[in-house]
Amino acid sequence: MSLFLVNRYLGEDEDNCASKESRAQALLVKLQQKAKEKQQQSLRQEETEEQTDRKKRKADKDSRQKHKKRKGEIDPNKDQPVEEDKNKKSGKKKQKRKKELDGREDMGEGEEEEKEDAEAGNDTREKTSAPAEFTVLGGFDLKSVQKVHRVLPQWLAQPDAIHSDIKNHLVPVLDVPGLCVHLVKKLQNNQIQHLFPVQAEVIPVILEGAQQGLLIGQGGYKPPDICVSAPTGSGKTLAFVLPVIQVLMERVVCEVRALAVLPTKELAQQVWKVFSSYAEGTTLKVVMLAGHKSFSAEQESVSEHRGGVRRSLADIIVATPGRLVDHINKSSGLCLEHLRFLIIDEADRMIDSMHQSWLSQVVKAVYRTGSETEPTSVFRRTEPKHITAASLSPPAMPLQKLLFSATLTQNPEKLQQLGLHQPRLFSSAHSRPATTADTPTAPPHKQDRFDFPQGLTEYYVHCTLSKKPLLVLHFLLRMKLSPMLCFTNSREAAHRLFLLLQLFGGVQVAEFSSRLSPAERKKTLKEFEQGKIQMLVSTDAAARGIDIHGVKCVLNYDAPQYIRTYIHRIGRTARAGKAGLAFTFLLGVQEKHFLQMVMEAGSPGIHKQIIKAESLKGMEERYQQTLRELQEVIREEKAQ
Ligand SMILES: Nc1ncnc2c1ncn2[C@@H]1O[C@H](COP(=O)(O)OP(=O)(O)OP(=O)(O)O)[C@@H](O)[C@H]1O
Repeated sequence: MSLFLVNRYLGEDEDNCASKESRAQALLVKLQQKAKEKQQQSLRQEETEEQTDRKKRKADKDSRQKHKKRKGEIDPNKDQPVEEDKNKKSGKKKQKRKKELDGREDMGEGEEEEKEDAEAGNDTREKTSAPAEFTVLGGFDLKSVQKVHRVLPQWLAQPDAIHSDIKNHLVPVLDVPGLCVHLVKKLQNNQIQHLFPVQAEVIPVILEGAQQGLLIGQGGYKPPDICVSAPTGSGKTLAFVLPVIQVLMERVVCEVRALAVLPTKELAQQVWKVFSSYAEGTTLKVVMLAGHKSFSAEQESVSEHRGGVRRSLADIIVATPGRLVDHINKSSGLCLEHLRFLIIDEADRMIDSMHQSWLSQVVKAVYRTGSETEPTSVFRRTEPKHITAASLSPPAMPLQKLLFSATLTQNPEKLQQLGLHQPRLFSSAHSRPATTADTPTAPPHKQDRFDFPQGLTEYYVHCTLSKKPLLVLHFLLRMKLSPMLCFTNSREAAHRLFLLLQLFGGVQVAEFSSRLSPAERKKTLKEFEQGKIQMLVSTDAAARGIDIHGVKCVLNYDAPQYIRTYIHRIGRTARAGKAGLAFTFLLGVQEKHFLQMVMEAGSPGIHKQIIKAESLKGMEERYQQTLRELQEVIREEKAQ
């Protein structure tokens, strides 16, 4: 029935539908021939059966007549009409069946008519469908399916636009509606006189959602969940730190009311520092659960038990997902039943790594009924279902999710895992095609598009594998592109490059990967930021979110495979509206795909940087010597 005709989004592959069509056609013809043969066979069978019946009846009749003649009682017509009718009927039935099949035979002509009927819901064929044994199951009548493009939900397709041009859209701190004096002072003490576009847009909305206090949102409704997609280095951290601190700073009883979840220890540490800095001067307590301290030390920092009563020692928790789940499951002292803000930074990465199902564990802990030791709190909440009059009373403190990322996915299937409530998207204008159910669909992008930092200039260098280390030395020693953050695609490649550059001499380099302990990584980042290290050779552990002041240049020593990795790597420079350079070494085979990927993602343009062979000449000999020494060092390391 056309009522349930669903055009499905069949993805981008258009090229093989022609073969699909021919295959379906061939199958259709084959099935029709089979049905026809079957029908003719059953017709022949029926005819033979009728002939035998007729002969049988005739013989019976003759014998009866002979018998009755002997008795004189026969009416030769009485039985005849019935039998004739019967014959006639079966003949008619036969004709009808043949006609239907024939009708089916020239279904190609009548198909459109049939299809229109079916679509108009006047399909009579089903009522007079051919005998079951002749119905071709599946009815391979080819329908031309209308090509549909993915249409985004309204909130995704038409976001609140954020200017990506930071410099020309600064907003004086004093002009931001609702920002309290304490925070204005803190910003000014940190030499921040203006807010960036993402901060000026998002902060007032979050403050608005808590204007009626913590218990209910505006107008008694739950505040909308907020999703923010803005370039790297555009100030997303303060966009959630400031409003959360302002909303919570008037609290009376200390309870965990804000939880920020980040993918790595370094990022958690970085955000914890910002929260702690702006919470100074308030009674708010910020606690980090990211494995920087022992598990028991973290438990003691979250709550204490006095006289059998649990008392929270944290208002704001900054955590990594794994450590958070451990505390939810093993620390009775961690109570999330008062949680008001759930902040998910680097949200696309956090969605991808939902394998720990950390979010469902958080939601379960938030809506947990009063635990044994805890009398059921007046604020006890049940997980929100559909909005009804009943569900709005009694007013329950809303849990508002705040998502932030420079590469937030547009994929509704992925976002729906987060269970967002009437979400509102803030996005740099450039990155969203306006496609909704009622606007013409923009040509589907093969991938999401993003905003690149305004001050960033991108280059690529065509090179060979053996020349890469020499090019790095040229960048450092001749082009003076330091401090430089150099990314490799593996821990081993980072270590080898670090050793080679160290052996070559004349350059201060350090490596940053999981080969180092968290303490060593922390020390290395600090020295790099202090300018004691010219180049940090890193894996993608330092790609996301890490905010290192003054990185002049990012080098993709190994070209990243995925666009999100590229964007987060090059986003370590050109932050806060400053200028920055990004170089990517490309082998011949990588060039076409990589450049296409970057352009499709919305890059303003990537330029070819030519390095003349003679610029590397002077280092050739020393370089060959270094390679020999490197082999020795690696052999010794392996032996250890
Ligand atoms: N209003 C402002 N004025 C000046 N500097 C600011 C302002 N807001 C943030 N910054 C600085 O800009 C830098 C980048 O901020 P932040 O780390 O929040 O960016 P981000 O958008 O989170 O980046 P990423 O996407 O890489 O995580 C930080 O050093 C921060 O101190």
